[in-house]
Amino acid sequence: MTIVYSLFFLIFSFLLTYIFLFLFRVVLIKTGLIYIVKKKWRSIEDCFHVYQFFKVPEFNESTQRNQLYHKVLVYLNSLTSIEDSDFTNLFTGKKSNEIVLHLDQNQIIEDDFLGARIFWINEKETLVLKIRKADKRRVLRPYLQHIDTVSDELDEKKWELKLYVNVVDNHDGRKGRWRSVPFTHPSTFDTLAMESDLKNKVKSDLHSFAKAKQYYHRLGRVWKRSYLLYGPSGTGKSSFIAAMANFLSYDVYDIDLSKVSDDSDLKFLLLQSTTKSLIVIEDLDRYLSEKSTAVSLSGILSFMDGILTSSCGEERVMVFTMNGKDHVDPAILRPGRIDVHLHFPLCNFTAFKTLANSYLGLKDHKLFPQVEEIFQNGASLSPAEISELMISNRNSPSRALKTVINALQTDGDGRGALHIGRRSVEEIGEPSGAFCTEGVNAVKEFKKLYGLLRVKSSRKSQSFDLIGRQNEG
Ligand SMILES: Nc1ncnc2c1ncn2[C@@H]1O[C@H](COP(=O)(O)OP(=O)(O)OP(=O)(O)O)[C@@H](O)[C@H]1O
Ligand SMILES: [Mg+2]
Repeated sequence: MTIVYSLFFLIFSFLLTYIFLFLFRVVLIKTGLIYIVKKKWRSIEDCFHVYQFFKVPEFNESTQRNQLYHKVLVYLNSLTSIEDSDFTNLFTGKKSNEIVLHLDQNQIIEDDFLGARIFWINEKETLVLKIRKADKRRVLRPYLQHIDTVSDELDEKKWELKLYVNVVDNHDGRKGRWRSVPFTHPSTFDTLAMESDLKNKVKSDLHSFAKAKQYYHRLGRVWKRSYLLYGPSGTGKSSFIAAMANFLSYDVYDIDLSKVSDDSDLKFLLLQSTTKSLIVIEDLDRYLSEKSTAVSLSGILSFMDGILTSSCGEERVMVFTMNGKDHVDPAILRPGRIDVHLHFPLCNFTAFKTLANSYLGLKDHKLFPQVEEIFQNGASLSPAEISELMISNRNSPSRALKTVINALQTDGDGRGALHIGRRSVEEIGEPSGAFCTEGVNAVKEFKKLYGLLRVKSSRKSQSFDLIGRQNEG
């Protein structure tokens, strides 16, 4: 009887302990106390292990950006364990309903690799890797290799591009001269009114450049490609840069030369840029002619040569914009400094039709022949001016077209009625209808003679052409 009784007691106490443990676990999980228990347990465990620490600083001793820092950060932000850190930053992603997580400062994030537990601590401008000494030899190298591969894959489909702008020297000295904001410019090659042939040429040029690492390396050349975009205001140069960045999934570093204090400052800005980026200087001709920058011509030339970038394995596309290149020192334009020259002319009828299709949804319209004739007569506005008129009249396509016609006839803002008749055009030469033609320019010369020209016209017509000078990557 006592045996039965004690057996019953044993089973009962087992059951009770089980129920207690079960309830205790439920309480721990429900209240979140489980995380405190885990933390405490980990610190007890830590007492029985020896750890080694590796620092990955954002900048090296010469304040050059450490590419490994960027890679590790990209990798860490992709880990699911980021959700378990106490503080995490939430951002909207590329798509409007997408939310991405970003590691906050002073947070510890855990990772498992080949059965080893690895910790990362996000300190100010440094990421610290903590690994057990016992695991180090076996795991560290393959782990770093793994980070490199994963971050490269993630970089290919970047969740967010960044626009970096240089700020005036601050109290940090030369460190962190760049400030970044998410780059969300929606422009793509599809949305730009340009000859599709030219767009395809640019796309394949960029594509083959991005794949030409070994080629550049073999030649012992810096892996960079430079574009010059030149043409009047409002012809789509900045939109084109955005389209390039979106196409390549590259961050944009937009250098404001007025905020650069001297040549060496410009060098530092380049050194602090990351690989796979577009380095942009807009309105270079203006800075050079007005001398509104403290940077010298030789400073700009050595910047364009890109010899300062840390290794040949880092790809960069440089883009310079100008209103015209006629008065620019030929040293700037020489092959090797500028690989591809792209001319952005004022609107012609072909470009107009693309804009009408995009902005008004019009493939054809009874007013098109009239518009075509006006273009043939040499009138032109920038795509920016035409698109603005279309946007503000988008509810009535006919009204939009009439407004555009009116603007073209008054040369945009009525500063001189432009009614060049067919005869006078024929005297000068019929425009060919290409994007930028000798004919159109001849008409512009005619208009200029009579003081009617209102935009800074590119005098030499070079058609909307891609001139790959060299380095066909
Ligand atoms: N080729 C084009 N196709 C479609 N839209 C265009 C085109 N060119 C200009 N636009 C529109 O006009 C506006 C101004 O263009 P953008 O800023 O790219 O011109 P820009 O050449 O950089 O001018 P600026 O020399 O004054 O900086 C943009 O909103 C853009 O959408
Ligand atoms: Mg611009």
